[in-house]
Order: sequence, then structure tokens, then C-alpha cells
Amino acid sequence: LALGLGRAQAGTEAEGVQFLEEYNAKAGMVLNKNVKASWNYYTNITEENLDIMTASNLEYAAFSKEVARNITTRFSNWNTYTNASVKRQFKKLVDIGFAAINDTEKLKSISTLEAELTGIYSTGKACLPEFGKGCLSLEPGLTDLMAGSRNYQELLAAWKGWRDASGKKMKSKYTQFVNVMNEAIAFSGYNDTGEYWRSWYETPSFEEDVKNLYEQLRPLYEQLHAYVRRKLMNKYGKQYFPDNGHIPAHLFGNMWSQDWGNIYDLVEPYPDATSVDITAKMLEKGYNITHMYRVAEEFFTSIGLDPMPAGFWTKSMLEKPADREVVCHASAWDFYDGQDFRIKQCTALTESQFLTVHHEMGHVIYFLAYVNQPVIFRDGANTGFHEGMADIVSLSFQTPEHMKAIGLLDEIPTDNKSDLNFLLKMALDKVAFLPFGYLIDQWRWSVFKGATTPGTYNHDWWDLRCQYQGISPPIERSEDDFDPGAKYHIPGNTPYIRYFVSYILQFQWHKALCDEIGYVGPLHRCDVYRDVSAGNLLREMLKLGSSKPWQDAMEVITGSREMSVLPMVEYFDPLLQWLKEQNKEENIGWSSSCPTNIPSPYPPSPTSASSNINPSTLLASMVLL
Ligand SMILES: C[C@H](N[C@H](C(=O)O)[C@@H]1CCCN1C(=O)[C@@H](N)CC(=O)O)C(=O)N1CCC[C@H]1C(=O)O
Ligand SMILES: [Zn+2]
Repeated sequence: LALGLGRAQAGTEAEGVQFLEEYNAKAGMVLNKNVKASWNYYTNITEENLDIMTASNLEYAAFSKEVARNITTRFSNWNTYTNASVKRQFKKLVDIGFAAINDTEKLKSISTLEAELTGIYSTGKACLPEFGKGCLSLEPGLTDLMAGSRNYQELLAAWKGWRDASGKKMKSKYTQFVNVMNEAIAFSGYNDTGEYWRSWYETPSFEEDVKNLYEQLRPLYEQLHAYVRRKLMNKYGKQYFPDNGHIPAHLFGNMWSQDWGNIYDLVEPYPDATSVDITAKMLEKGYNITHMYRVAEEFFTSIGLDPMPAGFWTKSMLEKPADREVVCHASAWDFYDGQDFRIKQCTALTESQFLTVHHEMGHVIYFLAYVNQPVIFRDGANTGFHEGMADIVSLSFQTPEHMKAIGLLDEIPTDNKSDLNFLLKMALDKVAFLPFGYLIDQWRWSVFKGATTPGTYNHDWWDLRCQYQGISPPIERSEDDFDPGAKYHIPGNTPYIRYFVSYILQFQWHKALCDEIGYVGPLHRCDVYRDVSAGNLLREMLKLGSSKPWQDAMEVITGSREMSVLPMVEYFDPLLQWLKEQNKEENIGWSSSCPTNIPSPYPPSPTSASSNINPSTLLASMVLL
């Protein structure tokens, strides 16, 4: 690209279009090189690969900076152009985020800090000898333990062990990370990194909008919380539950209390009615890892969307390698050359992993749908759209109708009890997630704007967890801990409000697709499998990429330009009525502040009959603390 020199020139719109064509040709190659360097680090964590990725990130930043400089000198009047797409491309190209900083060393530190933090997270291990376990990494060891153990103390040891092995090691690095990101983003004219991240939604009222959406869904979450709290008290004993209505955070079958699906067996409404245990069925049917991906692919092709390209099967990393350290946290990758798309996942044969397979492949389907857009438009209409597309299939895929269609269920239950079993199971993922999806960036936005400081990181984190999720730490926490760092997206620096937005959008889209295929019946039993009119409508939105404001993309698929909780409320209404009935004797809700008295994690003194672990393990676990 000829460097724009000297005084600002007012290039014609035709010259601007020419410039954009040159940019798109070059950008694909520069991006492809950069993504490959990242892929090599994420699939083989070494100092050398970290250095190569960092150098590539700097190269890409320099390229973005040069393009922006070219535009401001040669096309200073781009904002007066008439073509909306041309203007939108220029608008995106001049906003280069952190790359605007005039200090390469500081820019480099943003890249190295993120890579180091992600490396700590991805290689962290917790050792649990007192429970007969060696040293476990997060995937699969600790994840499986949190999902399957029903031993209060063992769960607690894994929960604490993971936080000691991850977040606790990150606090000072994360503080540096925040400071240098904020310093850099100021060069792009933003007050802080949180403002930059929110700007991607192109919606001035965005913070207010998501707050209102959450408030509308809170009653549904409160009912689910009260019901699950009762069931967990029955299972583990009231003595472990604070008297302010909170639930100990480590009892949900998930390291972060964000998805409660793994404790379905403890909360099942009607054990004598039908429910689907997908993990057992997959094993029974002799599934292997590749087959999980083939089944997911077939869902998408059945509604007329594209299959995975050939290179996907040879270049993806679908299993955890035995010979090297990798970033196991699952992710989908666009290599921006129009044909190289991959998934990186330490896939295991479990239901939760099967859903993640569909999630990551949903991202790839979106990549494929906008492959003909200019490089700068190869993104979701907003990042919540990308997550919504990743998740929407799960609303069809888990229905009894679909389970039977793919041979994981013998008979479709039509009785009311089985229906409630299914709805409760869906709520353990989709409703339980809402406060979690909402609060992560409440904390991070507060950190970026300086309202939350390194001296209050953990206190403010738990304030939000207690207030929104109604959960509390099962043992004392302090500012020596850094519990936010125990969740991938904090060291990984991936914004999180996108998942909250996604959980609203996916129900709006599911309803739109079910209407499109002429489905009649309760929304929660709709399965769009094998109906290409669903895929056609979805594609009309997907192919836009980020070429239009997200409200236009929303209108294409739902006819409305706004997010709405109504489809989600409609979907779960039968469950809400049932929960209200079940909870008649319960105190709905919890106090918004964390308990002052965290109940002792251990049963009364070892001599008492009630203690359910023997003294030696009790002492050992005390030592752990
Ligand atoms: C398991 C999933 N991994 C993310 C995702 O797939 O979103 C990964 C890591 C961060 C971004 N990412 C990508 O793959 C992006 N390249 C997608 C894109 O292209 O925008 C994940 O983190 N999830 C799934 C549900 C809730 C959340 C969680 O587990 O908390
Ligand atoms: Zn995703």
C-alpha cells in the first residue's frame, strides 16, 4: 500500500473503493498469518511459540495502524461518502483499538500479558491426594470431578485447588494488563477498555438495555434458585448453607456455577418419568469423538447450511494431545482465507461436551455464511450474534423429538411430567446462566473504569456473585485470592456480556425459525431439524456478517429491531408455573450481600456421628486450607 504522505487529501469515493479492494486483498493474507501464529501457540504452549505469536501480533497492529493512517491522510473526507457500505468499512478501519498507542513496547506487553495469563490458566493443576486423586488439570480432570462428585469436601477441595492454581497466580499480571490496555485505548479516544468493548454494540443505551433485560428475567431465575437450593439442602444438609439464602458455589456440578446441568440427577422433578441422559446414550451407541462432530455437522446440513470444509477435519485439534501443553478451552477459528476453518477442543464423550461441539460448530457455520464479505465485515452483526448462532441449535438439538430423530431416545414422551423434566433440564443451563452471563462484565467494566481497584478485585467479584447469583464462597476468600482469574475469559481477555446477549437472542431466533417452518405447539418442543426453510431464514441474517448494524440483521430474522425476553419467557412459562407451586413454602431470593459467617466447610468435630469423612482425611483437608 502506498504510504499516504504529508497533508490530508480528499480522495474521491471511487478512489476510496479502490483502496478498500487493495486493503481486502492484503488484509486476508496478513490476518491469515496472524491467526496461524496464534493457533500454533494455543495448540502448543511454548516460549518460542509465544514469541512468534507476539511478533505476529505486533506486525498485524503495525499493518492496522498504517491502514488507518492512509485513510486519515488520503481519504480524510470518507465520512462524506454516499455508499453506506464504503463508509462503514472506513469507519471500522480507522478504529484500531489498542494498536493506536505510540509505544511498541507497551503494545507488545498487552500481547505477552494476555498470552502469559492464558498460559497460567491452561497449565494450572490442582492436587487432591486427600481424596485419592493426583494432580488434575482443569480439562478433563477437575471438570469431571466437579460434574460427578457428590462429596461436599471433595468438591470444595477441587474448587479451592483450582482457584489457587489459576486466579491466585494472576493478580499482579492482571493489574498490569488492565493498566496498559487502558493506557493504549486512550489513543483511540476511549475513556477505558470497557467503553471500547461496549462501543462494538453501536447502541448508546446498551448498558441500560441489558440491565432491563436481566431485571425482566430475574423472577424466573429466583424461582429456579429457590427450588435448587431446597434440593441441595436435602442432599448435603442445611448446616452448610448460610442463613441469608445463598447456595455454596461449589455444589452446581460446574467450576463456576454457571451451568447447572450436571446436577440434574439431584433436582429431577419426576424421577419416574422420562428424561434423557445423553452421555449414557452416546456411550451405549458407541460414539467416538469424530462422530460427535459428524452428528453436529449433519444437523446444520439438514437445514441447508454448509458442511465443514475438508481442511476442517485434518487441521482441527479435536482431542487433547498427550505430548504437549495446549489451551484446552474450546474455541472456533476463522483463518480468513476463505477455506481454512478449525475447532480446537479437548473433546470428551459427555453431554456437556457434545453441546460445546454444537456451539463451536455454530461459530464455524457463521464464518462460512459470511465468507464472501470483505474481510472487515467477517464478524457477527455484534458479538452476541456470534454466540447466539453458536447456541441456537441447542434449543432444537436437546428436544426429545430430536433425541429420537438421531437415535438417542427410544420413545418421545408426551406426558406432562416428562415435559417438566425436560424444561427443568433446559433451565439448568439457559436460566441458571443469566446472572453469571450478566455479572462478569459488570465486574470488568468496573475494573476498567477504576471503580474496582486491585485492593477490591475479589471483594467486588464476590459482591456481584452473591448479589446476582445468590451463591457464596464455601470458604473464606481474601484479596490474596483472585477468583475472577479462575474463569477463562478473564485471563483470555474475551468480553463476556456477549453470552448474556446471546441467551436472549437465541430464544427470539428460535421462535422466529419455528414460526417460519410453520411449527405449531409449545416453543420448547420445537425442533427445526431437516427443515431447510429454517436454514434459509438463518442464512439471510448470517451472510450479512457485520456489514449492517445488528438491528438490521435482527429485523431480517425476527421482523423486530430490538432484543426481547418474551420468547424466552414464553418458552419457560410452563416451568415457571410449576416452580411457583413447588416453592410455595420457600423464601424466594437471598440477601444481596455476601454472608458474614461462611459456615464451616467441615462437619461438626470428627467425634460426632454425623461427620461423613474420617478424621485423617478431615485433618488432611484442614491442612489443605
Ligand atoms: C466454550 C466457549 N469458548 C468460546 C466460544 O466459543 O465462545 C471461545 C473462547 C472465547 C471466544 N471463543 C471462540 O471460540 C470465539 N472464536 C468465537 C467467535 O468466533 O466469536 C465458551 O467460552 N463458552 C460457551 C458458552 C459460554 C462460554 C463459557 O464457557 O463460559
Ligand atoms: Zn461461542
